[in-house]
Amino acid sequence: MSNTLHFFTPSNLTAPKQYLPKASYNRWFPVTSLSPKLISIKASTSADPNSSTTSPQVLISDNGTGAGEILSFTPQEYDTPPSQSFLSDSSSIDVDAVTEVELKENGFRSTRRTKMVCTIGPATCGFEELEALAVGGMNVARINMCHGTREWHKRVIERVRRLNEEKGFAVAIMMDTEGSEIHMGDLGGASSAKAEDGEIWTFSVRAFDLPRPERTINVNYDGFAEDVKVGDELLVDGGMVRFDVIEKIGPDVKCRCTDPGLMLPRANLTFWRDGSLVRERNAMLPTISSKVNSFQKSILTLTLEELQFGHFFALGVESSLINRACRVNSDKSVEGPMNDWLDIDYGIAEGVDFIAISFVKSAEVINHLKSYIAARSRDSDIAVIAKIESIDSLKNLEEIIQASDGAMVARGDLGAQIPLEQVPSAQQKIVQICRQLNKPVIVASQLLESMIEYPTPTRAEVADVSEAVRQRADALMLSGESAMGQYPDKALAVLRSVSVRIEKWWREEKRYEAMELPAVGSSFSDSISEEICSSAAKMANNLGVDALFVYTKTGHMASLLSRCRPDCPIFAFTSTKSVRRRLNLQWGLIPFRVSFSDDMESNLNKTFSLLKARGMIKSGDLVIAVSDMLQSIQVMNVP
Ligand SMILES: Nc1ncnc2c1ncn2[C@@H]1O[C@H](COP(=O)(O)OP(=O)(O)O)[C@@H](O)[C@H]1O
Ligand SMILES: C=C(OP(=O)(O)O)C(=O)O
Ligand SMILES: [K+]
Ligand SMILES: [Mg+2]
Repeated sequence: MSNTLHFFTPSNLTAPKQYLPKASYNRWFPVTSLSPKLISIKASTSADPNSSTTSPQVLISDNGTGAGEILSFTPQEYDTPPSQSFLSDSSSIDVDAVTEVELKENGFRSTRRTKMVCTIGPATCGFEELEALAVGGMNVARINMCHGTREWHKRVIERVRRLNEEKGFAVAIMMDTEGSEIHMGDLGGASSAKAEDGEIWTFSVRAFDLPRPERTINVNYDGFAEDVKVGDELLVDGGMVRFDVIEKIGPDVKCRCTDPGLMLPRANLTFWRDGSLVRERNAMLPTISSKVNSFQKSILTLTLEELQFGHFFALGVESSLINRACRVNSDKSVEGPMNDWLDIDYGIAEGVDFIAISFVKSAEVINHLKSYIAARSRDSDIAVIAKIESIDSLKNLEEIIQASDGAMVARGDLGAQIPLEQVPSAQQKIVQICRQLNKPVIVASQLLESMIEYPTPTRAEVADVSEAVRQRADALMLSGESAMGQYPDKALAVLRSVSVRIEKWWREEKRYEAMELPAVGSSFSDSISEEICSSAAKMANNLGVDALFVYTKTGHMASLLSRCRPDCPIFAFTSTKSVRRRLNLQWGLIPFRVSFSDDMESNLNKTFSLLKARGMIKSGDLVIAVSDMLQSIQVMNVP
């Protein structure tokens, strides 16, 4: 039996207020009368006990919460031949075997809502390691262009793609730009350098021959020796090691170590004068007007904002010329902002799902990047994530987030730019604004930092993860823990179990404070979609339904539902692989790829049958369905 709430609206309606549609509460089709013959399920999708395909196996622990948790799950155990399970034809559904097992074994309610982003580095770049992360619940693989070569990153991208193709995962790829911060060189291949109290070190913009001279650090920014002053304090990695600037000799800056410690390759550098941060180098560089005449020579020192497509377009300089000018230089001599543009071109060419922009200062740079991407890749939909990690980004927070497709609370650099005790409130504010503006938000950096070295987290780290989950951020991110730590899988397992536990606890306690969700769309049709989603989410909570179903072509309706943070999971059905991957970053969404039509009756029929055949739903489950084709809310039991 199904009940439907329909909102009949002309599709191109532009909204005089008195034209509000009358909601009519109709009885819709009785689902039980639908003929199962309508759907042809692929033979391979049926649960055939005699099939040679191994059925997925997991070790389940009842961790005292009633919600079983997947403890271990090896690739061999869930393996299914690609030719059988993940064909993208009209009669199949794309879902990875891990999600499938989770739904089957643990039920809808205990699925994890908070998504997980893993930075891929030397510890996790192999196919098997990537697969282990995907099995462990990685939703997005992040590659940081600050490290490694483009060839190295390309191999990672190819492996993630293969994983998706062969195993049915929808792991999205996020490319993170290097950004314009000042950082040290790569230490000539050494894994770290130790500075002792009172030692004199040289920070220099000169290039050195290998081996690196003793107590010498290369700096990536040519203007460094000019900008820094004797008496400034130099912080490595936001204060992990501190120096006082004692002397400047041409390109060399002599510094005395005041807080000893380990310096890691390409660690970030900030300098402070009279207790305040000296602004990052963007602020110190000449503007484009003074640079454009000596274009070829000067382009390497322009900032990301100065290099915006719009500026060059207006100046009649094509981006291909920018590229040519840069490629004259070998890859690694091109630093900072220019590298960002080459990386952005690379990301577009590789078809990554997200580009995260480091050290965003204004909405303008995001807008330009978005038009650049749109002009360069007409049919791709790369989402742009603004990393909030500078004082300027905090000043222009709302407009930056509004212009972006999502944001990252990049606490590493943020904590080097504002007092540490201000980072938690900044995080809370960023998460809240993102939710209000309907943009996914990632909380990043040092979540489980100690797990780089140890197999178990500190209590304080668990509390930090819990807080981000409680704030209902869309996603949590691992950095060094997964890139170069000793326990990437264990770190991911901690994120997973803490997320599931905290989500469940807060749901049961019904302690989530109501958040006012302002209208985000501009058209009347948008407003209807928003109202439908918030009503559907509310109904789902009040009726205690098992799942929300959303049929969405662009992913927009799914994101509107996710924004409401309902108690039940959201099954998001979409017809393209790229939208499915993109939705994988958003809170509470379980994205499936399935082809569907404008006819909701047949869509529901088809998905019920496909999901039932795979054991992911069963007769009697209570579902609320919405779609962006037909503005309606349907409540029904699975036949
Ligand atoms: N592609 C890579 N190649 C080598 N090392 C990497 C790579 N990506 C990340 N790492 C290592 O993991 C650490 C943490 O990654 P991340 O947080 O992304 O970078 P950062 O420390 O520069 O902010 C880096 O400092 C670096 O040591
Ligand atoms: C995520 C961050 O950026 P990156 O790792 O690129 O420095 C950060 O600063 O917290
Ligand atoms: K970066
Ligand atoms: Mg950063």
